[in-house]
Amino acid sequence: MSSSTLIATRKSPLALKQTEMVRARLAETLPQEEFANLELTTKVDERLNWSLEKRGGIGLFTKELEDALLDHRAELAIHSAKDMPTVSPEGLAIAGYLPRARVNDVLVHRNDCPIPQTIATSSPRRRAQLGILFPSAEWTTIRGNVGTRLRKIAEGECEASLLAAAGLDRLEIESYPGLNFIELPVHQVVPAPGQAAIAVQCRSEDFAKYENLFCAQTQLAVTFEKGFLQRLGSGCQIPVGAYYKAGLFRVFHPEVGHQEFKITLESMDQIEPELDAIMKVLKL
Ligand SMILES: NCc1[nH]cc(CCC(=O)O)c1CC(=O)O
Repeated sequence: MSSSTLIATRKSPLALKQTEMVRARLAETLPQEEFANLELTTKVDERLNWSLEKRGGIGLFTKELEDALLDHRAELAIHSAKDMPTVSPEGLAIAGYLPRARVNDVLVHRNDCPIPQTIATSSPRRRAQLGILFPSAEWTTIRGNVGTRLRKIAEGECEASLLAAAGLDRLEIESYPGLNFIELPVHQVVPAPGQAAIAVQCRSEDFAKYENLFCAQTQLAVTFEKGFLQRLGSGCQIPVGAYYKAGLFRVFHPEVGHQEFKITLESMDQIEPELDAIMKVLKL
């Protein structure tokens, strides 16, 4: 009988790369343990014609992996923190996060369209914020993994789209024939809560085994950003950006626009009171 600890992951190149990164961390911190992948296909991977917006988006990428944990088919599951619902399902917990990578979004446009007129994104957050920079742009949608999206833009399905820098970095994509990449500063396009963080999920009863293996700074920041989103009633269709780093919390919300708060987070106990104070100021 195999004694490997199984790690549930999606099969996209980005998901597999992220899982490899977690496994490298686990190999350092739990060297005596053997790990293997349980590679799963989720409904969103199968049905590229599904509109993420109409289906409620968040949760679609994570459900099949969470079911594998709950059914004891896997011990850990790896997700992009950005794709996770704000509240963990009953019985599951987040063991931790890898240190965060580049958090920005990147505008990817065709070289022959420096001021794109049609921009494709399924993300209301990206549309709302980039719409301020490109007020006359028309918006369409795009689906597929990172490589597919780049190909669709290059082939002319749209003139531009947005991608997370973290995804491009992890896939080591620095350029693409016919396309130009522009990193958008976080004060212009505030990243999604949890963007660029890789989350390691486990069953609640195993939490103590894994809890100290990962990045405490990233856990603090992502918990804060997700907590903010949750207070807005989450439904991921509100175009919300939230990003905490080193004493500064940036938010974007359509009713209050871009706002920033000087906050220094040092412990998890600070999260709820700081969020209380922010919600009061923003009157949301
Ligand atoms: N929903 C897709 C998704 N989820 C996480 C990432 C990028 C990696 C990350 O933010 O950690 C992406 C692709 C993208 O937005 O370009």
